[in-house]
Amino acid sequence: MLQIHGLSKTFHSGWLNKQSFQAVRDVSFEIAASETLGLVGESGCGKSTLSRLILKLLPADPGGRIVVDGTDITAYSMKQMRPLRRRMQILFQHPDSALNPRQTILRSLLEPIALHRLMGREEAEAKVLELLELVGLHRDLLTRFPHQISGGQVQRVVIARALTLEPRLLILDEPTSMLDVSVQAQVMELLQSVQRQFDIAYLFISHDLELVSHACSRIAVMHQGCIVEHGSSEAVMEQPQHPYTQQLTNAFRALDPLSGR
Ligand SMILES: Nc1ncnc2c1ncn2[C@@H]1O[C@H](COP(=O)(O)OP(=O)(O)OP(=O)(O)O)[C@@H](O)[C@H]1O
Repeated sequence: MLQIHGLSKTFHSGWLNKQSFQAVRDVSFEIAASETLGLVGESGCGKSTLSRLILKLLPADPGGRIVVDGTDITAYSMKQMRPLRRRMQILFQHPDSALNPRQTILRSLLEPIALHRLMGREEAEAKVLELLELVGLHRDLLTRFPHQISGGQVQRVVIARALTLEPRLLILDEPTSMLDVSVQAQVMELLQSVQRQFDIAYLFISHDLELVSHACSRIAVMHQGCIVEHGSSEAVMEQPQHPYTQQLTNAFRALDPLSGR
């Protein structure tokens, strides 16, 4: 579904004393439909910059390529990207800021459908009700505002909102890190069932190697802007090759000596 080849991003700063910093270096990977690729790395390693490059919210350095469903979109203009925006979306770690606090849940759910002029009001309301049920929420929530529902419920609304646009790729940027552990598990389960039902590719971004190893079939480890290791979750967890990955798995084993890995 998504292939990226040799993506890099250099930030330039300073006026007289010009400086440059390469936040993403020559990153390549692919994600098939219905597949979850985990992207693991510490804060500042370039994960968010990479997701902004993939969504073309930030221009990449010349030379890299982004291919979506077989079409090279690297040189796409903002206008050409417009129809693709609904197909490639990002879910953030702060569910509170994902919804407009002054809008009811119903309005938040109808808004993307109206913006993309996908269907009329009646059909849109029926779709919203269908998706609300799918994410396990009661229709009573529709008249409430984001601060009147729990963090887990907000994240479910955010997932339903993304689904209104029938995405092909969802970038999940630490989607559960602000939630309690039990709610985290429920949201992860929901994401997995939604993926199976709609064949969505996920790029699951997290600093939590354990969570990623459970949720993803493959893991890419990012360090200082580079993918230093990439393989099946089992291979990365059991036989980490790069010293940085070994450091991560050792830390994980120290926290959970009974993990058996
Ligand atoms: N617009 C910018 N100008 C200059 N440097 C930037 C810019 N955006 C990000 N950076 C730098 O690029 C590096 C990677 O940042 P990025 O936000 O992608 O990391 P991250 O892995 O997503 O971190 P976190 O998990 O904390 O969000 C950091 O050193 C950051 O300071």
